[in-house]
Amino acid sequence: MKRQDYISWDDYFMGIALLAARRSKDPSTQVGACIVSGDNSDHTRPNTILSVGYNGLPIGCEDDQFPWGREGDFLDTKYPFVVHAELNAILNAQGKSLVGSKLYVALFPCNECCKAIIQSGIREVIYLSDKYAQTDAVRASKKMFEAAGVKLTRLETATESIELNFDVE
Ligand SMILES: O=c1[nH]c(=O)n([C@H]2C[C@H](O)[C@@H](COP(=O)(O)O)O2)cc1CO
Ligand SMILES: [Zn+2]
Repeated sequence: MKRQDYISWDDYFMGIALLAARRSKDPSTQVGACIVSGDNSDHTRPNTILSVGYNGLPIGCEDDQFPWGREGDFLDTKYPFVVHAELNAILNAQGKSLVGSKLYVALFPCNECCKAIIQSGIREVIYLSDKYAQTDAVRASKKMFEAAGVKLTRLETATESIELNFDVE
């Protein structure tokens, strides 16, 4: 009989997004995103990972030479410099078509990422947390996603954590 406690596709792709987030140097919020090829409901095509990203500085910008704080003068904070996880995942695809794909991300996308998501042809966003729902950024984001017909799905899963063991015999 086959194993029963294997993880679902949704948990697998969200797990990849969460693992990518562990690469982030941001001391307060680590976000990861995983873009997956579109609908395989007819089971004729595999689900494949098209791209992965996390919130971090652009290439060549050294993590130790830029600020990671949240407060103070704009230029003394991380905000002007950090590439959001979702945008990084889109850019890491290096121009590969993302039309019809899905994006797994722990945190609901901001309005800037939303625009890039819509324009790249991603058709569904699957997220875990919407902790910034009351912000104007997320309100604007939802307005655009709705207008563009991008499906928004909060991941319902019984999984609380997935452990990875490197101590393989
Ligand atoms: O959608 C997002 N994606 C994303 O990668 N981020 C990143 C940018 C920052 O590095 C961090 C947010 O920092 P903070 O929660 O301290 O304001 O998360 C933030 C958002 C906000 O919605
Ligand atoms: Zn964003």
